[in-house]
Amino acid sequence: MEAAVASTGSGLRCSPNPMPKQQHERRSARVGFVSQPRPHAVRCERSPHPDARAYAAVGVGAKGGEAGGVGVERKRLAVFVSGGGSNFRAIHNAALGGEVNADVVALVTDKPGCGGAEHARGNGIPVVVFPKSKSAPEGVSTDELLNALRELRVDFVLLAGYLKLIPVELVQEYPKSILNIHPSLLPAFGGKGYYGLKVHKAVIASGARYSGPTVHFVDEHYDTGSTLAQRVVPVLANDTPEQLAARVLHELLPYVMTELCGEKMVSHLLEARQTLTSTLNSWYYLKDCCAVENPLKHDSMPSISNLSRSIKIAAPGSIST
Ligand SMILES: Nc1nc2c(c(=O)[nH]1)N[C@@H](CN(C=O)c1ccc(C(=O)N[C@@H](CCC(=O)O)C(=O)O)cc1)CN2
Ligand SMILES: NCC(=O)N[C@@H]1O[C@H](COP(=O)([O-])[O-])[C@@H](O)[C@H]1O
Repeated sequence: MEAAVASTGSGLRCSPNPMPKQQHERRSARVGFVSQPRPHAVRCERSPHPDARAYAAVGVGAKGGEAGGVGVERKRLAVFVSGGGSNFRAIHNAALGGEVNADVVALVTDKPGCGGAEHARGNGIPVVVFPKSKSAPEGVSTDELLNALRELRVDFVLLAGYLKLIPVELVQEYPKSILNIHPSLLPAFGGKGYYGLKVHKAVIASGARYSGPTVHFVDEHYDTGSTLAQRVVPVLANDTPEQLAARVLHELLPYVMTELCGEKMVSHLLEARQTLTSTLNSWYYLKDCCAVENPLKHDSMPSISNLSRSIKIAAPGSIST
């Protein structure tokens, strides 16, 4: 039997709820965790210490490893996946390594047996199945999902290879706080039917010479939310979809989250996005094409601190267009 208690690694522990069922149902999330032997009410208990949310105690270290900034509260992320979860693993590793000032406190999936869910279980991250379906009867409803995300005090929702439409209720609950990484330069090759290798097959079939990932805010339609950042990569003459997918790497989402969760960015993000995108493309160009070891130290790069000085800290969800 899988562990009945899953630590989220940030002071929250989700365990079978000791409260009487009817009382529990009124008071807290009813979430069917895949890691439980059967869907039943669970309660996510907060740590007894009110300030359990770790505050980043590190500045941006000389070696650039720490991303927080003294006094910047660590953000709490819920990541949605449907497959192997390569972008999820990249974010999780960046959070564990200190590059992203955040904790992954929940993994949400429509495919409870997928690789992303396995990685979450192996790392003590609660798994929530959404939506309910014939193949996933243990799934939760939209209201139950919202309750679970509130219980876990989620700040940002990241879609990392999630293949279902996010309901408008969730979009409204997390305004400008749901991000998706799409593996093409939107608006090209986006929308219903464009996901996974299908995207790269379409790019190659079109004869396009460039492609790349897009990180964007999520609205109620597929791939139409405001773009935060893009990275351009070449499409080579004999690329297979798999080779192109590998080049459209998984660095962009961790980079954006490093900035979003650190002290460097965050309100008026959309106004700064052009600067961010050009900074990003310069960063990748110098790193990939000029083999510059640390582009952020390169003379031609605008310093991130100059970029960050132009924007102020904002509470999650307060980023306005
Ligand atoms: N409200 C939103 N929900 C989601 C968005 C979004 O921008 N707004 N992005 C997608 C991710 N995505 C592209 O980045 C995407 C995923 C899936 C599809 C798609 O056509 N799905 C199929 C079903 C596939 C399946 O179940 O295997 C479909 O809807 O017919 C398009 C784009 C995540 N959600
Ligand atoms: N439209 C969304 C979309 O196509 N996302 C893409 O699905 C793949 C799933 O990856 P995974 O194996 O890491 O889960 C990833 O390449 C991701 O960019």
